[in-house]
Amino acid sequence: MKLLILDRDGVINHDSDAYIKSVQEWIPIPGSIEAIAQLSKAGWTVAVATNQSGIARGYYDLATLDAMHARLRELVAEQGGEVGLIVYCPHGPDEGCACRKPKPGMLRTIAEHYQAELTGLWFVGDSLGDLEAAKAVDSQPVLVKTGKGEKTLGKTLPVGTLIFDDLAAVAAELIHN
Ligand SMILES: O=P(O)(O)OC[C@@H](O)[C@H]1O[C@@H](OP(=O)(O)O)[C@@H](O)[C@@H](O)[C@@H]1O
Ligand SMILES: [Mg+2]
Ligand SMILES: [Zn+2]
Repeated sequence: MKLLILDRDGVINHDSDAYIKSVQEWIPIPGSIEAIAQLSKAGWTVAVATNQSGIARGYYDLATLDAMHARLRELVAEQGGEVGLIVYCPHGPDEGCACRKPKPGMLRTIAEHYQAELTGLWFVGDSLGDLEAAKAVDSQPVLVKTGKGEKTLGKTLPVGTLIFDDLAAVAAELIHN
């Protein structure tokens, strides 16, 4: 199946060092909603794997997080597309969970949900942890320059990382090639 996994903050919506704490702060990156809708209409299943330590830190609650994701689904549906499984890690960095990126737990959860292979599966992120999570399960790390992507570019990237300006460019590559 044509399955694509996306990181959320910095890929779909703008990120903030102060975390994205409300639906009002959740603002799509230009072109990202359209990109997801176009991918969906072209037969791709678009899933999301996102660290949300702001839950553990008490910055926002699960109802608020769900409201952000309802907004994402609503915007993509308005463009005729749909969003697949959204998986999040609500834990803090010190909790030792199996799901927080750079651990690949969320990628495994999504692949199992769709009975899809992880090998070569594109995972699009803006942080080094996203790319490392992909590499850990032999998926394809894809870096976008939005969000923290420009800063991540200055770090040592996993071998074979693909680099695109933004999610719209990733969608154009997948749909037209
Ligand atoms: O990019 P994704 O995984 O969708 O979400 C990232 C967010 O959960 C937050 O992750 C935090 O990292 P720490 O969790 O504090 O290390 C910081 O980088 C915040 O700026 C960022 O908003
Ligand atoms: Mg991110
Ligand atoms: Zn977790």
